[in-house]
Amino acid sequence: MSKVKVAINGYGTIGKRVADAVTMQDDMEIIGIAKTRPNYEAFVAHDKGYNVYTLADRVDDMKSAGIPAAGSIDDMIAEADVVVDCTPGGIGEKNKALYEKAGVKAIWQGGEKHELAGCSFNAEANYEEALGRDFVRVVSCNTTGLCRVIYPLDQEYGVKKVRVTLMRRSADPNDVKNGPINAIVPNPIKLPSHHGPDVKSVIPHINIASTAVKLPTTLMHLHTLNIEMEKDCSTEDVKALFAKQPRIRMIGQGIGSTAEIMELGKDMGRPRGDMWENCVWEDSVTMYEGELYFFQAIHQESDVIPENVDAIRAMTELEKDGAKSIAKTNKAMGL
Ligand SMILES: NC(=O)C1=CN([C@@H]2O[C@H](COP(=O)(O)OP(=O)(O)OC[C@H]3O[C@@H](n4cnc5c(N)ncnc54)[C@H](O)[C@@H]3O)[C@@H](O)[C@H]2O)C=CC1
Ligand SMILES: O=C(OP(=O)(O)O)[C@H](O)COP(=O)(O)O
Repeated sequence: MSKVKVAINGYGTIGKRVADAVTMQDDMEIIGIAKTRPNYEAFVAHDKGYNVYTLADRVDDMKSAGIPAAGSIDDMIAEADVVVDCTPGGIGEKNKALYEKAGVKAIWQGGEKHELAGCSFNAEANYEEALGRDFVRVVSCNTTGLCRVIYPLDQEYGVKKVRVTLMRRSADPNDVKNGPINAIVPNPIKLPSHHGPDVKSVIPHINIASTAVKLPTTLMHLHTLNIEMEKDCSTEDVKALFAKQPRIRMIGQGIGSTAEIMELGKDMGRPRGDMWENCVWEDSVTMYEGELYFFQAIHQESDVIPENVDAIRAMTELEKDGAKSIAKTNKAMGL
């Protein structure tokens, strides 16, 4: 069977990781990546063997910088079955007309609005909803992390109400433009933050209120969750349920911070030290007066990567069963 042809439009934090994760799968392949400038990431992409495409008026700039550009973004899209749009939030929206004109399927990321794709995706929660669809949005890193814990709790015990406070890393490690570097910023000040409504775009019946602040850290986000459930359960029940989930890692062994989780990822030999799973502190899982409390850390640069692979599989109907796609993606990535 021929492999599904995937193009990456926007080769930054998310795009370069999706490209590598797709390359690890046996049922899909990267036919090209698009970069706007011939910077170090473009050179690495070229050295890895990816065909590098660029904006139509920059093909010559790319060539004169030493990267033999394969053509324009339009040329790349014409070759693809699915485009994974990993351009910065708000830019992807402008590309929709391009994808419609080319008759190509497209995936956007969490920086775009739900309405753009009409289907917001998390592999565990609603894989089936994306089957055969032309347009899908993989929800943001924090929303992905929330869906991964809320969905199994809802399936097992019925979620009555979720309250979550997100402590967000303010910028990615390579991001020299954004801050804060010496402040804690309520973001947004007007509540709720987008994360609660975004969870509802994937699992509509969940009652959830979210608030978020940005902290001067680049490594990971950290969530404090408080969940009321319909049915009684114990701390041990919840720990056992989380331990069974394919994209939740229970954290212990002396790990007391996001810094040590990132060190664990490097020690495990993960590509770029990535931590694709939600990291739930086992000792934090507590039932108190009938309500569940716990802490989890989310690696913003990488947790949505396996979800993008599963979204490709669902949209192209390479696999109709979400659990099978998750298992296949995880195995190929070493998760
Ligand atoms: N970085 C993160 O923590 C996460 C980001 N996301 C979402 O993923 C999307 C991408 O974010 P990042 O990878 O962080 O951004 P980024 O800024 O690291 O990468 C975006 C890339 O797109 C390129 N680009 C800009 N305009 C372009 C255009 N018109 N055509 C082609 N390429 C263009 C940029 O040069 C850059 O290489 C956003 O929607 C964001 O909200 C989702 C989860 C986590
Ligand atoms: O999707 C993310 O965060 P979010 O779930 O808080 O929107 C990524 O960390 C990107 O967030 P940013 O818009 O703060 O760069």
